Amino acid sequence: METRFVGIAELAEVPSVAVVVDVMRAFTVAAWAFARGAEKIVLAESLDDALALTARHPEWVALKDGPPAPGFALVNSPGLLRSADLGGRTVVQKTTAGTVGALAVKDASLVLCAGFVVAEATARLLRARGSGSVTFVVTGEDGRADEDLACAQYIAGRATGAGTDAAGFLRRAAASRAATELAEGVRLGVHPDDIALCLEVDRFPFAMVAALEDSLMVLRPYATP
Ligand SMILES: O=C(O)[C@H](CS(=O)(=O)O)OP(=O)(O)O
Ligand SMILES: [Mg+2]
Repeated sequence: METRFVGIAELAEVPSVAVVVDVMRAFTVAAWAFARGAEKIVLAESLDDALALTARHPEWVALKDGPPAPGFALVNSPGLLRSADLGGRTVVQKTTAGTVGALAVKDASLVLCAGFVVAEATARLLRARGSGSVTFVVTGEDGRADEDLACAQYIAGRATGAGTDAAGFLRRAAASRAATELAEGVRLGVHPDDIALCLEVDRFPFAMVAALEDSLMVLRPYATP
């Protein structure tokens, strides 16, 4: 398996297989939303689009990063989301990095969204598919966010069958700028457990696949065999 690691702005062409990584916090949050019963997550292009979607579908629930805001019942925090009852709900998610990265590769033939919490399930799906070439989209900090790069490299190692140990990758993520900013209160809409929840390797058994459905980019859990 050939792997490359790129930032969103470096995506010159449509990849065949893309793994979009956002550890802190979009795709940790997405995984928790599915664990709390969400049926699907619509990845919104903008905050206005998210509000327009929930206006058109009042039963859907909107989620954004940063502080709580009118029209957005949920924030981008696994610690806050883990007690939400989302049974059968459709979540509309808009964040600074993760959702932007997934939308940037919406024409790829396979788009997986990932963090440490779904690492092995993601790697298993890549192994099962036998993908020749995989592009890892490192969503944070113009491709330099070390929590995302470390997670991408960890998943790549597991996907290629190298018996990768998680400890060093988790140490890098724990020392990343994002983790520091979450801990110091620079980022808003934060629960004290967010960093620990973002660093739980294989917390969930499913991968997360995003695909276009009626022109919307929709993320769903995918049970890997
Ligand atoms: O919510 C997050 O952690 C970030 C936004 S910010 O850096 O906290 O403002 O968004 P994400 O797209 O999940 O990286
Ligand atoms: Mg992030």
